[in-house]
Amino acid sequence: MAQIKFFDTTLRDGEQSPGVNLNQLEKLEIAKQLERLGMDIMEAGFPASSKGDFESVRQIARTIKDTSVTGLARTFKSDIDIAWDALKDAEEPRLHVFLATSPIHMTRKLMKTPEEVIETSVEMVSYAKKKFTHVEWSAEDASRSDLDFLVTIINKVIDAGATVINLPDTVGYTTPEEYGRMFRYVRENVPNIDRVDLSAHCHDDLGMAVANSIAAIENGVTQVEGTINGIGERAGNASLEEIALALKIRNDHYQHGTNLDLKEIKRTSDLVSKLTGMVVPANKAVVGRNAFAHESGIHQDGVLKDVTTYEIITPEMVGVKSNNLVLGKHSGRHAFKDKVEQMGYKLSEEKIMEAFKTFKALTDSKKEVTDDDLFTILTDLQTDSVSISQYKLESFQVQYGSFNLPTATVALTTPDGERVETARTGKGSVEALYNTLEELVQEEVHLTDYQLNSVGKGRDALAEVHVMVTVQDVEMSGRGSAQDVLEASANAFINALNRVLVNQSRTDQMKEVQV
Ligand SMILES: CC(=O)SCCNC(=O)CCNC(=O)[C@H](O)C(C)(C)COP(=O)(O)OP(=O)(O)OC[C@H]1O[C@@H](n2cnc3c(N)ncnc32)[C@H](O)[C@@H]1OP(=O)(O)O
Ligand SMILES: CC(C)C(=O)C(=O)O
Ligand SMILES: [Mg+2]
Repeated sequence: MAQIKFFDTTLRDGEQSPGVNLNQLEKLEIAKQLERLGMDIMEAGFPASSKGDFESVRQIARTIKDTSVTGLARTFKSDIDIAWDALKDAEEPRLHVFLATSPIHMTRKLMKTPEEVIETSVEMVSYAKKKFTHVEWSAEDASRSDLDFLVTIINKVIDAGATVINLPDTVGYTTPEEYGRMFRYVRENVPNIDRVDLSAHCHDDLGMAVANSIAAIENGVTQVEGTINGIGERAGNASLEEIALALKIRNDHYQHGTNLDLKEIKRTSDLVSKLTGMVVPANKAVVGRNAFAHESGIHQDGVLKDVTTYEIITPEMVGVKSNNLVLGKHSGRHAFKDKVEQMGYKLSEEKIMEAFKTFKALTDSKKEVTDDDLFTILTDLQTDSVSISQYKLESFQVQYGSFNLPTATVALTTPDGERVETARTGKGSVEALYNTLEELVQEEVHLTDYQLNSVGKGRDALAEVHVMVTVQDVEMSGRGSAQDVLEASANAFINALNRVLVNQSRTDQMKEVQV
């Protein structure tokens, strides 16, 4: 059975989702999980686009060993040089360079003739090939490009040294039949096509990204690109977990395998959702909360008699586990450590003790601590460990009821170590809390988005809040969890603000290095 290579671009195209802004630690955390999932290639960012992206790609390239790490570049020598600096320490340095080939993009955006697009692509691929072992060239908007023009340019970039040819459906316009036909045409008309990997990259504007990717596989591609949970620019990219499961469950039909460890899918999806703040819809295939739930009597009856009557994917296959080791008030360090390890976390003793303390505090107010709760505790612990002075919430109190004006009193420690306290009112309890926090902090902060979700089920589920704030024109996301909605709201606000401080400190450090 031929294996299809999976190319994940959650950290590049996925991060292009409006409102998503991952910091370096969060990107590294996702990268490590993608490696655990068995991804063949991961696109860690676009190094020339910002210092932050450059640093993240460099750190991921230096850390990740079992997944090939790549970065995006425009057809500029300067982009390729910057990408090389970020990627040269990777196990097998790999570049992804792109240029649009459709008439509309060439004439209206690039202002280049088709001949110039060929010349630039060839020149930049051969320039990149002098440095990188693998060079992927993408024909942006390939699905709206002239087929014979594609054949001409692909022949030339292969001769120039490209090792992967990617033909994206950049605007999610194509149909499965058309997209498959494009790959068939290219395979039939480019003599050296078997020397390279042929790759599909689909967007979901018409809801056909996964179907188009599968059509591409049926027509000979050896690599598919996409993101976890299908996040990405506009309506998003193809969901890699859906493609992987389609190949697995219908291998009688498609006869292609993957190198993914499917049991890591749910965990990867949860991590991406948590760190990006992009909540997975309950009915999303493979990873949605309801993907394995049976609600109606006839279905429940069928499942009780024989689970395969209504279940084509078992929850265990994608790592949705039944919680057999219940952690609660009376659990000790050994059971806790065992559980953390079972969940795949490799933490130092010190970190385990830190997590254990948070866990114990939670058991005072919660009968049973679920895997979801633990996941939240452990992820917060791993992504919050930044050693600069930050804001710290000391205490808060909110008074509200049917007849009085909601009033919040908050005490904070500022990054300078000073304790500050004040009270403010608002139309509701959350607004009162945020008005008070905005008043207390030194920066001018504006809340632009607020989302509340519950982690787990039942009355004692954890509340998880995602916010977007702007601080002096910088947009930043933040998240916070707690058993209480107001505490989670305050934590999310402080988290966003601290993330701005961390970013500023990093930029300042870089400026010092440059001077
Ligand atoms: C389909 C995709 O997903 S492509 C990837 C898209 N991702 C991103 O854009 C995220 C990161 N981008 C950025 O941070 C910024 O856009 C930057 C730093 C890359 C560039 O910023 P700016 O220099 O200010 O240019 P801006 O983004 O406004 O315009 C893009 C320019 O690149 C050109 N361009 C677009 N694609 C390419 C390409 N593949 N190779 C070379 N030039 C290109 C455009 O024609 C335009 O050129 P012009 O300035 O001569 O008109
Ligand atoms: C950069 C390219 C591959 C892209 O993301 C697209 O065309 O959608
Ligand atoms: Mg894309």
